[in-house]
Amino acid sequence: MDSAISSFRPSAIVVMGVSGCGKSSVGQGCADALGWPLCEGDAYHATESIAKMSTGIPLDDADRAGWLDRLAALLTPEAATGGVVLTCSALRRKYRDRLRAANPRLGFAFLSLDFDQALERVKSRPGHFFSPALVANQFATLESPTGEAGVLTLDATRPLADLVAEIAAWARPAAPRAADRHAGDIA
Ligand SMILES: Nc1ncnc2c1ncn2[C@@H]1O[C@H](COP(=O)(O)OP(=O)(O)OP(=O)(O)O)[C@@H](O)[C@H]1O
Ligand SMILES: O=C(O)[C@H](O)[C@@H](O)[C@H](O)[C@H](O)CO
Repeated sequence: MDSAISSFRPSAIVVMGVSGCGKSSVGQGCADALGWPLCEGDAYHATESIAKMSTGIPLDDADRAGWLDRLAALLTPEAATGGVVLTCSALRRKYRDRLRAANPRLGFAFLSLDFDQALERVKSRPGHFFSPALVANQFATLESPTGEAGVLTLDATRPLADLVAEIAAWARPAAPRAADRHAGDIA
């Protein structure tokens, strides 16, 4: 983790990336590790949007606008007191900026995966609404967040436990150092 990212401590985390990158799996692990509630972004899509994706029609900016507004409301400092983990594709810069507007201490954990691996994962996952035909569109829409402030980029092929541990360490308030704990005792 580079120093810019390790000095930024998020008060809420969005686990982001294309379909199949591991948002739900990693998000659940982070929520458990941190003791923060998990908000599954897919649960906030309009019914029409789920129907579109199920039939292989990609969402556009208009479809995502109301969804992002609903997600932003979950991330405000008031709503996210004590921390929250949100799973959200957040594919474009302007979608991320919409969420950042709700909470300036928002961190993004970007699970980076290549097309072939994402397609393989989406195809081999039974019972999910998302059509494998849309994976190419996910990559066409993705504007990589790497280099933006408050973004931790991770290789999504790493073991799940490693990914969770790195994200949780980023978000967890640092334990006070022994020297600081006893500072008051040294008059
Ligand atoms: N680090 C990992 N290593 C191996 N397999 C993984 C890893 N993370 C997730 N998977 C597997 O990849 C598949 C997709 O994971 P998951 O459903 O969490 O992704 P997602 O980004 O939430 O997908 P979607 O956005 O389409 O719901 C699942 O079968 C999951 O078990
Ligand atoms: O912005 C989008 O196109 C959507 O959020 C998709 O990414 C899917 O909802 C998700 O990946 C499937 O779970």
